[in-house]
Amino acid sequence: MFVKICGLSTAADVAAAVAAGADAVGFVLTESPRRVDPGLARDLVAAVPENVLTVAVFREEPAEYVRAAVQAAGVRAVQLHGNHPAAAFAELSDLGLPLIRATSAAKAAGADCGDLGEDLLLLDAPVPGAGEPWDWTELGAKPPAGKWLLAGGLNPANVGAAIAAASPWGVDVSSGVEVRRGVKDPALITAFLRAAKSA
Ligand SMILES: O=C(O)c1ccccc1NCC(=O)[C@H](O)[C@H](O)COP(=O)(O)O
Repeated sequence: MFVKICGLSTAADVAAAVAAGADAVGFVLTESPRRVDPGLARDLVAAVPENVLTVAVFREEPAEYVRAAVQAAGVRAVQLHGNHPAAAFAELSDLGLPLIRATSAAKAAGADCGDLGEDLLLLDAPVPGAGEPWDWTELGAKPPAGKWLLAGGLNPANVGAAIAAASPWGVDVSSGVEVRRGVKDPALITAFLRAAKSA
């Protein structure tokens, strides 16, 4: 099970996620209480080992903005939230980085990974980063084909059941490993990794 811990903003967050065995760490470079600027993201990325994917998270900013921020931060993957057309992914393909399409599960019903040229699909709650669960069992009968991440309201207590219900390739969490909005808890990060990896 691939596990991404999102919304990291301190060196301690990064150290906790890496030590606990995260496969990817996310840095929010769009409007959010978890936002970090590309310069801070670059400093945090420098402490992440090569085998852990570093991901910059955006909403619907223009491709030029995304390209500049990604290059300044030095991340190795890009996550776009919202309702992007296939052209948005094509426009960023010259970065040569994995592109993650993050969208509300309700809007992406019947979608498969790669439909819009993405390398990884992330099915989320309607409001990203809000910690709101949705009915993952809806996907039970027809989960997306290909590599896809389940997100939205996951936490150490529910991630095992969510994985059993939806059979994702990986999971992504932010609020569920925080003590309050934007403040990560190393113990929750460790508990989430343990629960997801043993599911
Ligand atoms: O985290 C944010 O504040 C955020 C803001 C704007 C776009 C995306 C954002 N987060 C993206 C994530 O990958 C979250 O981990 C994902 O939506 C799940 O969040 P949560 O329900 O809080 O676990």
